[in-house]
Amino acid sequence: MAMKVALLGCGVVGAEVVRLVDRQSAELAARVGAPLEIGGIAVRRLGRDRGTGVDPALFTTDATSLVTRPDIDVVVEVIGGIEPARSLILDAIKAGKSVVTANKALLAEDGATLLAAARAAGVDIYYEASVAGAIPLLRPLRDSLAGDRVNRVLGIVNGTTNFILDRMDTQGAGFAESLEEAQALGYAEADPTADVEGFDAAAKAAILARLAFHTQNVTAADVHREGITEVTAGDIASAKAMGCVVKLLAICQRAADGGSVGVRVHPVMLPREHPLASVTEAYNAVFVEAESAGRLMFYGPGAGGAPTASAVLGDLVAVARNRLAGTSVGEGGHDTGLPVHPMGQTVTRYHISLDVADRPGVLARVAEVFAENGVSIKNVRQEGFGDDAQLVLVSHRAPDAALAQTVERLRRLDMVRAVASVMRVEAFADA
Ligand SMILES: NC(=O)C1=CN([C@@H]2O[C@H](COP(=O)(O)OP(=O)(O)OC[C@H]3O[C@@H](n4cnc5c(N)ncnc54)[C@H](OP(=O)(O)O)[C@@H]3O)[C@@H](O)[C@H]2O)C=CC1
Ligand SMILES: N[C@@H](CC=O)C(=O)O
Repeated sequence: MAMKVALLGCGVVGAEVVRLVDRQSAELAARVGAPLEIGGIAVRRLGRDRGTGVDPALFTTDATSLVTRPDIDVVVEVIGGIEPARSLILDAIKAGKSVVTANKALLAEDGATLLAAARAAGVDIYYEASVAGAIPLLRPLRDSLAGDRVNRVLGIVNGTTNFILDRMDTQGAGFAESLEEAQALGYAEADPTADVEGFDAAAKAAILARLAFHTQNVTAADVHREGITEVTAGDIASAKAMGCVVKLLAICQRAADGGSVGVRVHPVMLPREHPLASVTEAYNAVFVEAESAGRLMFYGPGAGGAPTASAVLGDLVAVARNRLAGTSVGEGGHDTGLPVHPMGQTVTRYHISLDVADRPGVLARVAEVFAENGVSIKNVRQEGFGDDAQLVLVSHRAPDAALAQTVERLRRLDMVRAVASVMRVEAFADA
Protein backbone atom coordinates (compact mmCIF):
# COMPACT_ATOMS: atom_id res chain seq x y z
CA MET A 1 0.00 0.00 0.00
CA ALA A 2 1.20 3.53 -0.79
CA MET A 3 2.50 6.00 1.81
CA LYS A 4 0.31 9.05 1.33
CA VAL A 5 1.94 12.45 1.67
CA ALA A 6 0.23 15.78 2.29
CA LEU A 7 2.33 18.68 1.08
CA LEU A 8 1.80 22.07 2.73
CA GLY A 9 3.21 24.76 0.42
CA CYS A 10 4.23 24.53 -3.21
CA GLY A 11 6.69 27.40 -3.65
CA VAL A 12 10.44 27.24 -4.30
CA VAL A 13 10.95 24.13 -2.14
CA GLY A 14 7.51 22.49 -2.33
CA ALA A 15 7.35 22.50 -6.14
CA GLU A 16 10.75 20.84 -6.29
CA VAL A 17 9.62 18.19 -3.79
CA VAL A 18 6.66 17.38 -6.07
CA ARG A 19 8.94 17.12 -9.12
CA LEU A 20 11.40 14.82 -7.32
CA VAL A 21 8.69 12.54 -5.92
CA ASP A 22 7.32 12.19 -9.46
CA ARG A 23 10.67 11.84 -11.24
CA GLN A 24 12.16 9.33 -8.77
CA SER A 25 9.01 7.43 -7.89
CA ALA A 26 10.37 3.95 -8.66
CA GLU A 27 13.64 4.42 -6.70
CA LEU A 28 11.82 6.03 -3.78
CA ALA A 29 9.34 3.15 -3.62
CA ALA A 30 12.23 0.69 -3.57
CA ARG A 31 14.04 2.61 -0.83
CA VAL A 32 10.98 3.08 1.36
CA GLY A 33 9.45 -0.32 0.76
CA ALA A 34 6.19 1.24 -0.48
CA PRO A 35 5.32 3.84 -3.12
CA LEU A 36 5.22 7.49 -2.03
CA GLU A 37 2.08 9.18 -3.29
CA ILE A 38 1.20 12.87 -2.99
CA GLY A 39 -2.34 12.86 -1.61
CA GLY A 40 -2.91 16.62 -1.56
CA ILE A 41 -1.13 19.96 -1.81
CA ALA A 42 -2.19 22.96 0.27
CA VAL A 43 -1.40 26.43 -1.10
CA ARG A 44 -2.63 29.96 -0.54
CA ARG A 45 -3.67 30.65 -4.12
CA LEU A 46 -5.23 28.10 -6.46
CA GLY A 47 -4.95 28.11 -10.24
CA ARG A 48 -1.27 29.08 -10.54
CA ASP A 49 1.04 27.21 -12.87
CA ARG A 50 3.71 25.77 -10.60
CA GLY A 51 5.42 23.70 -13.28
CA THR A 52 4.90 20.47 -11.37
CA GLY A 53 2.69 18.69 -13.89
CA VAL A 54 0.51 17.12 -11.17
CA ASP A 55 -3.27 16.78 -11.31
CA PRO A 56 -4.75 20.24 -10.46
CA ALA A 57 -7.40 18.45 -8.38
CA LEU A 58 -4.69 17.73 -5.78
CA PHE A 59 -4.46 21.42 -4.85
CA THR A 60 -6.51 22.86 -2.01
CA THR A 61 -6.57 25.95 0.19
CA ASP A 62 -7.96 23.92 3.09
CA ALA A 63 -4.71 22.84 4.75
CA THR A 64 -6.45 22.07 8.07
CA SER A 65 -8.63 19.36 6.55
CA LEU A 66 -5.74 17.98 4.53
CA VAL A 67 -3.44 17.36 7.52
CA THR A 68 -6.09 15.34 9.39
CA ARG A 69 -7.41 13.37 6.42
CA PRO A 70 -7.51 9.69 7.47
CA ASP A 71 -5.62 8.42 4.40
CA ILE A 72 -2.61 10.74 4.96
CA ASP A 73 0.49 9.19 6.57
CA VAL A 74 3.09 11.96 6.40
CA VAL A 75 2.75 15.74 6.32
CA VAL A 76 5.51 17.79 4.67
CA GLU A 77 5.39 21.43 5.76
CA VAL A 78 7.13 23.91 3.45
CA ILE A 79 4.95 26.95 4.00
CA GLY A 80 7.34 28.69 6.41
CA GLY A 81 6.70 31.18 9.22
CA ILE A 82 5.07 30.56 12.59
CA GLU A 83 1.34 30.42 11.88
CA PRO A 84 -0.49 28.60 10.42
CA ALA A 85 2.51 26.23 10.16
CA ARG A 86 2.64 25.52 13.93
CA SER A 87 -1.08 24.74 14.26
CA LEU A 88 -1.05 22.60 11.14
CA ILE A 89 1.93 20.56 12.35
CA LEU A 90 0.41 20.11 15.81
CA ASP A 91 -2.91 19.07 14.27
CA ALA A 92 -1.09 16.59 12.04
CA ILE A 93 0.84 15.12 14.98
CA LYS A 94 -2.33 14.83 17.07
CA ALA A 95 -3.93 12.99 14.17
CA GLY A 96 -1.01 10.50 14.23
CA LYS A 97 0.82 11.72 11.11
CA SER A 98 4.60 11.92 10.91
CA VAL A 99 5.97 15.31 9.90
CA VAL A 100 8.83 16.61 7.77
CA THR A 101 9.48 20.34 7.86
CA ALA A 102 12.06 22.84 6.57
CA ASN A 103 10.77 25.56 8.87
CA LYS A 104 13.69 26.88 10.91
CA ALA A 105 11.79 29.93 12.16
CA LEU A 106 9.18 27.72 13.79
CA LEU A 107 11.63 25.11 15.10
CA ALA A 108 13.79 27.82 16.64
CA GLU A 109 10.82 29.47 18.31
CA ASP A 110 8.87 26.45 19.47
CA GLY A 111 10.83 23.32 18.60
CA ALA A 112 10.57 21.89 22.12
CA THR A 113 6.75 21.92 21.93
CA LEU A 114 6.73 20.21 18.53
CA LEU A 115 9.22 17.52 19.59
CA ALA A 116 7.30 16.85 22.81
CA ALA A 117 4.03 16.55 20.88
CA ALA A 118 5.61 14.10 18.43
CA ARG A 119 7.10 12.02 21.27
CA ALA A 120 3.73 11.90 23.04
CA ALA A 121 1.98 10.81 19.84
CA GLY A 122 4.67 8.26 18.91
CA VAL A 123 5.32 9.86 15.52
CA ASP A 124 8.39 11.44 13.92
CA ILE A 125 9.21 15.05 13.21
CA TYR A 126 12.28 15.40 10.95
CA TYR A 127 13.74 18.74 9.92
CA GLU A 128 17.09 18.25 8.15
CA ALA A 129 16.25 20.88 5.51
CA SER A 130 15.82 23.58 8.13
CA VAL A 131 19.58 24.12 8.52
CA ALA A 132 22.17 24.35 5.74
CA GLY A 133 19.98 23.26 2.80
CA ALA A 134 21.21 20.03 1.24
CA ILE A 135 23.97 19.37 3.76
CA PRO A 136 23.34 16.36 6.00
CA LEU A 137 24.12 18.06 9.31
CA LEU A 138 21.29 17.63 11.80
CA ARG A 139 21.05 13.87 11.66
CA PRO A 140 24.84 13.48 12.03
CA LEU A 141 24.57 15.75 15.11
CA ARG A 142 21.55 13.91 16.45
CA ASP A 143 22.57 10.34 15.63
CA SER A 144 26.19 9.90 14.53
CA LEU A 145 27.57 12.14 17.29
CA ALA A 146 25.16 10.94 20.00
CA GLY A 147 28.05 9.21 21.78
CA ASP A 148 30.38 12.21 21.71
CA ARG A 149 30.57 15.59 23.45
CA VAL A 150 30.30 18.53 21.07
CA ASN A 151 32.09 21.68 22.22
CA ARG A 152 31.60 24.01 19.27
CA VAL A 153 29.59 24.37 16.10
CA LEU A 154 30.83 27.14 13.86
CA GLY A 155 29.89 28.05 10.34
CA ILE A 156 28.14 29.80 7.51
CA VAL A 157 24.48 28.83 7.60
CA ASN A 158 22.78 31.46 5.46
CA GLY A 159 23.20 31.18 1.71
CA THR A 160 21.70 34.56 0.83
CA THR A 161 24.06 36.60 3.01
CA ASN A 162 27.06 34.55 1.94
CA PHE A 163 26.07 35.17 -1.69
CA ILE A 164 25.81 38.94 -1.06
CA LEU A 165 29.09 39.20 0.89
CA ASP A 166 30.87 37.10 -1.74
CA ARG A 167 29.58 39.34 -4.58
CA MET A 168 30.65 42.45 -2.64
CA ASP A 169 34.10 40.97 -2.00
CA THR A 170 34.92 39.42 -5.36
CA GLN A 171 33.02 41.65 -7.81
CA GLY A 172 32.68 44.91 -5.91
CA ALA A 173 28.92 44.49 -6.34
CA GLY A 174 26.42 46.55 -4.35
CA PHE A 175 24.30 45.16 -1.52
CA ALA A 176 20.90 45.77 -3.14
CA GLU A 177 21.74 44.27 -6.55
CA SER A 178 23.31 41.19 -4.92
CA LEU A 179 20.24 40.65 -2.76
CA GLU A 180 17.99 40.91 -5.83
CA GLU A 181 20.09 38.26 -7.56
CA ALA A 182 19.89 35.96 -4.51
CA GLN A 183 16.11 36.39 -4.47
CA ALA A 184 15.83 35.57 -8.17
CA LEU A 185 17.82 32.38 -7.58
CA GLY A 186 15.36 31.26 -4.86
CA TYR A 187 17.83 31.54 -1.98
CA ALA A 188 16.15 34.26 0.07
CA GLU A 189 13.27 33.90 2.51
CA ALA A 190 9.82 35.19 1.53
CA ASP A 191 10.77 38.30 3.54
CA PRO A 192 14.52 38.73 2.92
CA THR A 193 14.84 40.81 6.10
CA ALA A 194 15.08 37.40 7.79
CA ASP A 195 18.28 36.75 5.84
CA VAL A 196 20.03 40.11 5.83
CA GLU A 197 19.24 40.96 9.46
CA GLY A 198 20.50 37.57 10.63
CA PHE A 199 17.16 36.17 11.89
CA ASP A 200 17.40 33.13 9.61
CA ALA A 201 20.97 32.34 10.71
CA ALA A 202 19.99 32.92 14.35
CA ALA A 203 17.13 30.43 14.03
CA LYS A 204 19.53 27.89 12.55
CA ALA A 205 22.07 28.58 15.30
CA ALA A 206 19.39 27.89 17.93
CA ILE A 207 18.53 24.56 16.27
CA LEU A 208 22.21 23.60 16.03
CA ALA A 209 22.90 24.54 19.66
CA ARG A 210 19.92 22.52 20.88
CA LEU A 211 21.06 19.42 19.04
CA ALA A 212 24.78 19.84 19.71
CA PHE A 213 24.45 20.49 23.44
CA HIS A 214 21.27 18.48 24.10
CA THR A 215 19.56 21.49 25.62
CA GLN A 216 15.99 22.49 24.90
CA ASN A 217 16.69 25.94 26.42
CA VAL A 218 17.88 27.69 23.28
CA THR A 219 15.35 29.62 21.20
CA ALA A 220 15.99 32.20 18.50
CA ALA A 221 15.42 34.95 21.07
CA ASP A 222 18.44 33.70 23.07
CA VAL A 223 20.81 34.08 20.14
CA HIS A 224 22.91 37.24 19.93
CA ARG A 225 22.10 38.43 16.42
CA GLU A 226 23.57 41.01 14.06
CA GLY A 227 22.94 41.02 10.31
CA ILE A 228 24.89 42.34 7.34
CA THR A 229 22.89 45.47 6.47
CA GLU A 230 25.56 47.68 8.02
CA VAL A 231 28.49 46.01 6.28
CA THR A 232 29.92 48.59 3.89
CA ALA A 233 32.30 48.49 0.95
CA GLY A 234 34.74 50.17 3.38
CA ASP A 235 34.50 47.19 5.77
CA ILE A 236 35.14 44.77 2.91
CA ALA A 237 38.19 46.85 1.89
CA SER A 238 39.48 47.03 5.50
CA ALA A 239 39.10 43.27 5.80
CA LYS A 240 41.01 42.80 2.54
CA ALA A 241 43.79 45.08 3.77
CA MET A 242 44.20 42.78 6.79
CA GLY A 243 44.16 39.61 4.68
CA CYS A 244 40.60 38.88 5.81
CA VAL A 245 37.17 38.39 4.29
CA VAL A 246 33.82 39.35 5.84
CA LYS A 247 31.52 36.39 6.60
CA LEU A 248 28.28 36.10 8.55
CA LEU A 249 29.01 33.33 11.04
CA ALA A 250 26.92 31.32 13.46
CA ILE A 251 28.93 30.32 16.51
CA CYS A 252 27.59 27.94 19.16
CA GLN A 253 30.08 27.24 21.91
CA ARG A 254 30.09 25.41 25.21
CA ALA A 255 31.60 27.59 27.98
CA ALA A 256 35.01 26.51 29.29
CA ASP A 257 33.43 25.42 32.59
CA GLY A 258 30.80 23.43 30.67
CA GLY A 259 27.96 25.09 32.61
CA SER A 260 26.45 27.20 29.82
CA VAL A 261 26.56 27.79 26.09
CA GLY A 262 27.07 30.89 23.96
CA VAL A 263 25.10 31.24 20.73
CA ARG A 264 25.72 34.15 18.39
CA VAL A 265 25.38 35.29 14.79
CA HIS A 266 27.28 38.29 13.47
CA PRO A 267 29.61 39.41 10.69
CA VAL A 268 33.25 38.52 11.25
CA MET A 269 36.49 39.57 9.59
CA LEU A 270 38.02 36.13 9.04
CA PRO A 271 41.58 35.40 7.81
CA ARG A 272 41.55 34.32 4.16
CA GLU A 273 43.46 31.14 5.00
CA HIS A 274 40.61 29.89 7.23
CA PRO A 275 38.60 27.20 5.36
CA LEU A 276 35.35 29.13 5.91
CA ALA A 277 36.83 32.11 4.05
CA SER A 278 36.77 30.18 0.78
CA VAL A 279 33.07 29.31 1.00
CA THR A 280 31.55 31.29 -1.88
CA GLU A 281 28.14 31.90 -3.51
CA ALA A 282 25.19 30.43 -1.55
CA TYR A 283 27.26 27.55 -0.19
CA ASN A 284 27.21 26.79 3.52
CA ALA A 285 29.93 25.18 5.61
CA VAL A 286 29.85 24.14 9.24
CA PHE A 287 32.57 22.88 11.55
CA VAL A 288 31.50 20.60 14.36
CA GLU A 289 34.15 20.12 17.02
CA ALA A 290 33.65 17.14 19.29
CA GLU A 291 35.89 15.74 21.98
CA SER A 292 36.52 12.30 20.47
CA ALA A 293 35.69 12.87 16.81
CA GLY A 294 37.79 16.04 16.55
CA ARG A 295 36.96 18.58 13.86
CA LEU A 296 34.36 17.65 11.27
CA MET A 297 33.53 19.89 8.33
CA PHE A 298 30.20 19.80 6.52
CA TYR A 299 30.02 21.68 3.22
CA GLY A 300 27.55 22.07 0.38
CA PRO A 301 24.69 24.04 -1.18
CA GLY A 302 22.88 25.87 1.61
CA ALA A 303 19.81 27.22 -0.17
CA GLY A 304 17.64 26.89 -3.26
CA GLY A 305 14.77 24.67 -4.33
CA ALA A 306 16.54 21.50 -5.47
CA PRO A 307 19.17 21.28 -2.67
CA THR A 308 16.52 21.87 -0.01
CA ALA A 309 14.12 19.41 -1.62
CA SER A 310 16.90 16.80 -1.52
CA ALA A 311 17.05 17.15 2.28
CA VAL A 312 13.25 17.06 2.53
CA LEU A 313 13.14 13.87 0.43
CA GLY A 314 15.82 12.25 2.62
CA ASP A 315 13.65 12.93 5.67
CA LEU A 316 10.54 11.76 3.88
CA VAL A 317 12.15 8.41 3.06
CA ALA A 318 13.36 8.06 6.68
CA VAL A 319 10.01 8.79 8.34
CA ALA A 320 8.16 6.64 5.80
CA ARG A 321 10.47 3.72 6.60
CA ASN A 322 9.93 4.28 10.32
CA ARG A 323 6.17 4.25 9.83
CA LEU A 324 6.33 1.03 7.88
CA ALA A 325 8.45 -0.46 10.66
CA GLY A 326 6.01 0.88 13.28
CA THR A 327 8.72 2.94 15.04
CA SER A 328 9.59 6.58 15.68
CA VAL A 329 12.73 8.30 16.93
CA GLY A 330 11.34 10.10 19.98
CA GLU A 331 13.80 12.99 19.73
CA GLY A 332 14.34 15.56 22.49
CA GLY A 333 13.69 13.34 25.49
CA HIS A 334 17.11 14.07 27.03
CA ASP A 335 17.44 17.71 28.07
CA THR A 336 20.63 18.89 29.81
CA GLY A 337 18.92 22.22 30.47
CA LEU A 338 22.19 24.08 29.77
CA PRO A 339 21.45 27.82 29.83
CA VAL A 340 22.67 30.41 27.32
CA HIS A 341 25.19 32.91 28.68
CA PRO A 342 25.07 36.58 27.67
CA MET A 343 27.09 37.84 24.70
CA GLY A 344 29.01 40.18 27.02
CA GLN A 345 30.95 37.20 28.40
CA THR A 346 32.21 36.12 24.99
CA VAL A 347 35.86 36.89 24.44
CA THR A 348 36.47 38.42 21.03
CA ARG A 349 38.32 41.16 19.18
CA TYR A 350 37.05 44.35 17.52
CA HIS A 351 38.05 46.21 14.38
CA ILE A 352 36.95 49.83 14.87
CA SER A 353 37.03 52.70 12.34
CA LEU A 354 36.65 56.17 13.81
CA ASP A 355 36.11 59.43 11.93
CA VAL A 356 38.23 61.77 14.02
CA ALA A 357 39.21 65.40 14.30
CA ASP A 358 42.72 65.64 12.84
CA ARG A 359 44.17 67.22 16.01
CA PRO A 360 47.17 66.52 18.22
CA GLY A 361 46.29 64.27 21.16
CA VAL A 362 43.46 62.40 19.48
CA LEU A 363 45.27 59.08 19.49
CA ALA A 364 46.28 59.51 23.15
CA ARG A 365 42.67 60.24 24.14
CA VAL A 366 41.35 57.23 22.21
CA ALA A 367 44.02 55.01 23.79
CA GLU A 368 42.96 56.25 27.22
CA VAL A 369 39.38 55.12 26.61
CA PHE A 370 40.60 51.66 25.67
CA ALA A 371 42.74 51.50 28.83
CA GLU A 372 39.89 52.73 31.05
CA ASN A 373 37.84 49.73 29.87
CA GLY A 374 40.63 47.21 30.30
CA VAL A 375 41.02 46.67 26.55
CA SER A 376 44.42 46.85 24.88
CA ILE A 377 45.09 47.93 21.32
CA LYS A 378 46.79 45.43 19.02
CA ASN A 379 47.40 47.87 16.19
CA VAL A 380 46.32 51.28 14.97
CA ARG A 381 46.76 53.31 11.82
CA GLN A 382 45.64 56.73 10.67
CA GLU A 383 44.12 57.14 7.23
CA GLY A 384 43.46 60.48 5.50
CA PHE A 385 43.87 64.03 6.77
CA GLY A 386 41.72 66.96 7.84
CA ASP A 387 38.01 66.25 7.54
CA ASP A 388 38.75 62.79 6.11
CA ALA A 389 40.95 61.64 8.99
CA GLN A 390 40.19 58.13 10.25
CA LEU A 391 41.72 56.01 12.97
CA VAL A 392 41.50 52.28 12.34
CA LEU A 393 42.11 50.19 15.46
CA VAL A 394 42.19 46.48 16.14
CA SER A 395 41.90 45.44 19.77
CA HIS A 396 43.41 42.52 21.58
CA ARG A 397 40.96 39.87 22.78
CA ALA A 398 38.64 41.01 25.56
CA PRO A 399 35.12 40.28 26.84
CA ASP A 400 32.51 41.60 24.42
CA ALA A 401 30.96 43.72 27.18
CA ALA A 402 34.23 45.62 27.68
CA LEU A 403 34.66 46.08 23.93
CA ALA A 404 31.09 47.33 23.49
CA GLN A 405 31.56 49.71 26.41
CA THR A 406 34.76 51.02 24.82
CA VAL A 407 32.87 51.79 21.61
CA GLU A 408 30.12 53.59 23.55
CA ARG A 409 32.71 55.77 25.32
CA LEU A 410 34.49 56.51 22.03
CA ARG A 411 31.19 57.61 20.53
CA ARG A 412 30.94 60.29 23.23
CA LEU A 413 34.46 61.72 22.78
CA ASP A 414 34.33 65.18 21.22
CA MET A 415 37.42 64.38 19.13
CA VAL A 416 35.51 61.48 17.53
CA ARG A 417 33.12 62.72 14.87
CA ALA A 418 31.61 59.27 14.29
CA VAL A 419 32.18 55.58 14.87
CA ALA A 420 32.24 54.64 11.20
CA SER A 421 32.21 50.89 11.70
CA VAL A 422 32.72 48.14 14.25
CA MET A 423 33.26 44.50 13.37
CA ARG A 424 34.60 41.50 15.23
CA VAL A 425 37.81 39.94 14.00
CA GLU A 426 38.10 36.22 14.69
CA ALA A 427 40.86 33.85 13.66
CA PHE A 428 39.50 30.69 15.30
CA ALA A 429 43.13 29.71 15.49
CA ASP A 430 42.18 26.91 17.85
CA ALA A 431 39.73 25.64 15.22
N1 LIG B 1 14.15 28.55 -0.33
C1 LIG B 1 15.17 27.98 0.29
O1 LIG B 1 16.32 27.97 -0.19
C2 LIG B 1 14.96 27.30 1.59
C3 LIG B 1 13.76 27.38 2.27
N2 LIG B 1 13.62 26.75 3.46
C4 LIG B 1 12.36 26.83 4.17
O2 LIG B 1 11.36 26.13 3.42
C5 LIG B 1 10.09 26.72 3.64
C6 LIG B 1 9.49 27.12 2.31
O3 LIG B 1 10.34 28.02 1.67
P1 LIG B 1 10.08 28.46 0.15
O4 LIG B 1 9.63 27.30 -0.64
O5 LIG B 1 11.32 29.18 -0.26
O6 LIG B 1 8.91 29.49 0.34
P2 LIG B 1 7.90 30.06 -0.78
O7 LIG B 1 7.48 31.40 -0.30
O8 LIG B 1 8.50 29.94 -2.14
O9 LIG B 1 6.66 29.05 -0.73
C7 LIG B 1 5.73 29.04 0.32
C8 LIG B 1 4.53 28.21 -0.10
O10 LIG B 1 3.64 28.15 1.00
C9 LIG B 1 2.30 28.45 0.55
N3 LIG B 1 1.57 29.06 1.63
C10 LIG B 1 1.82 30.23 2.26
N4 LIG B 1 0.89 30.45 3.22
C11 LIG B 1 0.05 29.39 3.18
C12 LIG B 1 -1.11 29.04 3.91
N5 LIG B 1 -1.58 29.81 4.89
N6 LIG B 1 -1.73 27.88 3.60
C13 LIG B 1 -1.27 27.08 2.62
N7 LIG B 1 -0.16 27.37 1.89
C14 LIG B 1 0.48 28.52 2.17
C15 LIG B 1 2.49 29.38 -0.61
O11 LIG B 1 1.34 29.32 -1.43
P3 LIG B 1 1.18 30.21 -2.77
O12 LIG B 1 2.21 29.65 -3.69
O13 LIG B 1 -0.20 29.97 -3.20
O14 LIG B 1 1.48 31.61 -2.36
C16 LIG B 1 3.75 28.79 -1.27
O15 LIG B 1 3.37 27.77 -2.14
C17 LIG B 1 10.34 27.89 4.61
O16 LIG B 1 10.18 27.45 5.92
C18 LIG B 1 11.80 28.22 4.37
O17 LIG B 1 12.41 28.86 5.47
C19 LIG B 1 14.60 26.00 4.03
C20 LIG B 1 15.80 25.88 3.41
C21 LIG B 1 16.09 26.55 2.15
N1 LIG C 1 17.11 31.93 3.01
C1 LIG C 1 17.87 30.81 3.43
C2 LIG C 1 17.39 29.58 2.73
C3 LIG C 1 17.90 28.35 3.31
O1 LIG C 1 17.79 28.08 4.49
C4 LIG C 1 19.34 31.03 3.09
O2 LIG C 1 19.62 31.95 2.33
O3 LIG C 1 20.16 30.30 3.62
